[in-house]
Amino acid sequence: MAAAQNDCRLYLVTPPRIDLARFPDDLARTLDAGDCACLQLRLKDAPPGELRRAIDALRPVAQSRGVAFLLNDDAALAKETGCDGAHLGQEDGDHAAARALLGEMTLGITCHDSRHLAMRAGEMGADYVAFGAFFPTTTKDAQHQAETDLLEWWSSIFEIPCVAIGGITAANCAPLVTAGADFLAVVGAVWNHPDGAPEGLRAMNAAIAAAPGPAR
Ligand SMILES: Cc1ncc(COP(=O)(O)OP(=O)(O)O)c(N)n1
Ligand SMILES: Cc1ncsc1CCOP(=O)(O)O
Ligand SMILES: [Mg+2]
Repeated sequence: MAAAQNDCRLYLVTPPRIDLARFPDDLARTLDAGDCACLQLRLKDAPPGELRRAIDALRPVAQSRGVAFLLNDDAALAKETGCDGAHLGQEDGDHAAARALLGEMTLGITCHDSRHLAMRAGEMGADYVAFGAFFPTTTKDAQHQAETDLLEWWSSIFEIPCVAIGGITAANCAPLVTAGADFLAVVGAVWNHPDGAPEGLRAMNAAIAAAPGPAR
């Protein structure tokens, strides 16, 4: 049986630290290079004022291009500042309260390598569940390692989209697409690409498009 065309899309996460004097232009050039479903602003060490300035500068860059703008870690700030949603980890507060607060806005939940956490997130009303890390990464000290069978299991049973994250590159992403990932979330593959971020985004787009889809 021929492999199905895949519907997987790129989910871009910002670098952990950015220079606001130049990053909005870098981001615009990068998003203009190809397809990207959403951008997550993930500035783990930024003081509150700097985070708000970053949201104000970057949100219009993404949203004006039809790219959903999600904020990491803070649902209340996401709502207050006009983001499209928030991504919360298992330590990032009360998910049910965030769901209620966000209303129609997007809520994504980290589920590591856990079927249990994913089903709980789904029941709670998450718009997507995120699994990882699939490969070694230097972007985060990841404590959990996920395997492709988790994506196969989730996508064969549930309608809620799943995101794969952690060390994903153009060279290693095909099995994740074939296993059923709806989105591939990357930092380094784009922002640390040797030929620049726009080329990194193009390379991820090409690799996703070339990957066989799930055999369903
Ligand atoms: C799409 C996506 N998946 C997982 C994470 C990790 O979230 P979390 O476990 O809360 O860790 P931090 O990102 O907050 O360090 C994510 N941010 N995005
Ligand atoms: C935020 C996060 N959560 C699990 S791994 C990871 C980092 C992903 O970055 P990279 O794509 O550079 O490995
Ligand atoms: Mg978090």
